[in-house]
Amino acid sequence: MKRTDYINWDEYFMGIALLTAMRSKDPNSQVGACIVSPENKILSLGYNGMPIGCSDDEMPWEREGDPLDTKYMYVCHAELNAILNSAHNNLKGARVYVTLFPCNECTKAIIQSGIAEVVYYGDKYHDSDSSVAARFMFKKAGVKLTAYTPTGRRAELEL
Ligand SMILES: O=c1[nH]c(=O)n([C@H]2C[C@H](O)[C@@H](COP(=O)(O)O)O2)cc1CO
Ligand SMILES: [Zn+2]
Repeated sequence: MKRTDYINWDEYFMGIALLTAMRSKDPNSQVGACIVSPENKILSLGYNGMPIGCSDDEMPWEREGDPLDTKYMYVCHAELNAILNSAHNNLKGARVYVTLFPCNECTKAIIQSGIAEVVYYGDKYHDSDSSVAARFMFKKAGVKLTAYTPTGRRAELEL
């Protein structure tokens, strides 16, 4: 008989998004994204990080101060990285699992790429203008928003 305590698809893909986020060098928010086809095949992964060639050690990770000395001017968001990393895949009808609700800029890229559903875990900036604008665009574009419901299942990996 088959084993029954296997993880379900949502746990699997959100788990991979969470593991991917662990690659982030951001001291405050580590974000992961996992794009999945309607057939449940993984199309792309991404996490928030500095653009290629911009050394993590030479770029600022500050949140405040002169804008040019903060990370916000430079960091590439997890969702954008996942979309850009999937250059050879058609994302029409795909789902994206994100560990944090997308910002308004990533929302534009998600919509334009044809992604049909966003499954999000955290939503700590729910009341920010960025999140309000993101929800507004997702609604207009008919992109489904699904809050991930944690199952309590724990995954321990010896790495
Ligand atoms: O959807 C997102 N995806 C994403 O990758 N990020 C990244 C950008 C920054 O590196 C970090 C946000 O930083 P902070 O929480 O310190 O403001 O998370 C942030 C958001 C939402 O704002
Ligand atoms: Zn973003």
